[in-house]
Amino acid sequence: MNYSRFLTAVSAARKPSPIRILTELQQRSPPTLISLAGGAPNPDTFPFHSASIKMKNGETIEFDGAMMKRALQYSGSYGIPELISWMKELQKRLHNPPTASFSPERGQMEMCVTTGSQEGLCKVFEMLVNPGDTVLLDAPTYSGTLAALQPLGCNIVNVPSDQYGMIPDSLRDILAQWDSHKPDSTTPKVLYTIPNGGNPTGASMTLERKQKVYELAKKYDFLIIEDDPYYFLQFQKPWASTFLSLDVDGRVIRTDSFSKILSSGLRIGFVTGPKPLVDRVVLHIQASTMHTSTLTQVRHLSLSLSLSLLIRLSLSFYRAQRNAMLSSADKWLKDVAEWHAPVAGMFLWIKLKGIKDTQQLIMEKALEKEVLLVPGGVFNIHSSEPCPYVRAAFSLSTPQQIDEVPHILGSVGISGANLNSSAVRMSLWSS
Ligand SMILES: Cc1ncc(COP(=O)(O)O)c(CNc2cc3ccccc3n(O)c2=O)c1O
Repeated sequence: MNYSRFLTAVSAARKPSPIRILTELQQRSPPTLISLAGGAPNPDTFPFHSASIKMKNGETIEFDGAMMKRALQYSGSYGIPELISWMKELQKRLHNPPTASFSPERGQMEMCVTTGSQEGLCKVFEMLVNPGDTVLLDAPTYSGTLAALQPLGCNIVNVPSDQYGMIPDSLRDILAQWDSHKPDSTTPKVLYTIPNGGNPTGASMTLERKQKVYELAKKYDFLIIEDDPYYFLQFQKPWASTFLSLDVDGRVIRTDSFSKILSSGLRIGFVTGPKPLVDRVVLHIQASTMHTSTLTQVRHLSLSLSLSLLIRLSLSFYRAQRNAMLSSADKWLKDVAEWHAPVAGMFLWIKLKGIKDTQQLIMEKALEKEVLLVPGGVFNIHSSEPCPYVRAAFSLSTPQQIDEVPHILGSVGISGANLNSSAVRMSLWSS
């Protein structure tokens, strides 16, 4: 792979920060090293001595004095070494990426910790996307992705999709326009997709479709950004093979998140990809945030042993929430709306029949009834275009509250019948 052709001028111009090199050097050196190099504060002056976090399973995570000093100090821009090596082992166990055995220059699997996968996405886009570049994605898509992409002035080309994700034949037909000439500045360099429990559609991509998309990526030489924060929220086994597990070329960049299973407020995400590209993301981190909170990373490391238990608990919760959402939609909306049952994630994508655009219905009529959802237009490339869909997130409200929403949605959408919903006070504007 020729990675340099994918980089923006800004990313190509980034150089390692000398100070950050020293931090990494110091981290790798024996404790006997005497350093007068880093302009880091002396942790003995920090007012925090120790901390303990009581877990719901009765265990307590203790941060003693030495751990506290480390957790409150600057750390390396890739992430703390123990967390990175633990996460690399997890990626190898879950995805068995071919790139794990590559040489660095060939695109060896590398990782870095980011402040949520949102930061990872934003920095990956800023590494790859120049004004005027063509970016392929299946809309409707996550509004946070559009917020990161659209200011870059790229040409976003929508690839049709359905409940099984991006449609490879449609992608093939779109790419055919570049068959007749050599790659030029308009040839797509990047394809972005959310392969599991898509936001907002709840769609999950089949392995067969991923294989076809990957073959097209080889033919037209573009990168695949696999944004997969709902990977751990797949309700049925076996979990789908990922683009990372198919990546024989080193052309997949994967963003992972612990927001949906451990904590969204602690802001931990991961970028996994070919070393020449992840190194560029890290150079950006060096110049922007230096690194994700050390305390957060140390805390996540202490949870790593119980990850499979945490995943099981999250899965059973969200599966029950999904079932409550579906049974309520079946009860109240089956004559006035359409939807597909998600097999992962936390979203139900509802198409209201006979409604051209849901914006006013959601932001006025439903809100008057103290119900909040997201009008589907915000997930489209051109958000001002009418959209008959609405996104319901079944993550935060109780099954009883969830049951009220389709009832109200069905009424305000169709008859506008007055419904006394003073008892209904919920917000489904949730991730
Ligand atoms: C496909 C896809 N990719 C990346 C991210 C970012 O996750 P991170 O790891 O936590 O940074 C997300 C998070 N999605 C949302 C977040 C959110 C936060 C506050 C309020 C509402 C929110 N709604 O509605 C969301 O959909 C996502 O769905």
